[in-house]
Amino acid sequence: MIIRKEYKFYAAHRNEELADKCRNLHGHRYGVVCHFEVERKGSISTLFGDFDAKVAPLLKTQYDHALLINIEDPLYRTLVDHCERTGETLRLKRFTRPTSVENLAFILFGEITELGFRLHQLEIRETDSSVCVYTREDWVSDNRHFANKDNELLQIEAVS
Ligand SMILES: Nc1nc2c(c(=O)[nH]1)N=C([C@H](O)[C@H](O)COP(=O)(O)OP(=O)(O)OP(=O)(O)O)CN2
Repeated sequence: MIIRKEYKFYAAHRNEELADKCRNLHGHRYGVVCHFEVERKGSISTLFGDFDAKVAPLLKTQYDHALLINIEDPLYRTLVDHCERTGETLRLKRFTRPTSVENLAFILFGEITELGFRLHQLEIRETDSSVCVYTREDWVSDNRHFANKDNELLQIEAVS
């Protein structure tokens, strides 16, 4: 059985890899639709509020009004310097790769799984017309893909 729950957060980001408008810092109202796999326990499965009690604080504290930023993006260093110089604290959600909606889906799928839920699918709406539908199979495949990439990097670092 699937329970679908909808959440949202507002965040800024840019995609430094793309040579178009997405390279500029800009904001989105990200819509997050979680499809949870659940099992019936009597008349209900998992209480709706049990999802909210864990997922909403994750989004509120780490993503809402944050800047999603790749730590490999040169802008990240500038922001860290700014914070060190001024003592200001900025809410930065650090990625280890560009902040595409596909990479956001990969990270969020893992974080929500760590909260103890079994996701079947995650939908992330970035704009009015664009939604990333990210399945458990995508997550398994991305975990393999990124593990291989990280191993490649470690091997390159080891021989250089
Ligand atoms: N596969 C992906 N393509 C794009 C991504 C992405 O994460 N994955 N991201 C962007 C940009 O971040 C952008 O903000 C969204 O771009 P786009 O849909 O082109 O924006 P519009 O203003 O045209 O949105 P509409 O709702 O269609 O007006 C781009 N591509």
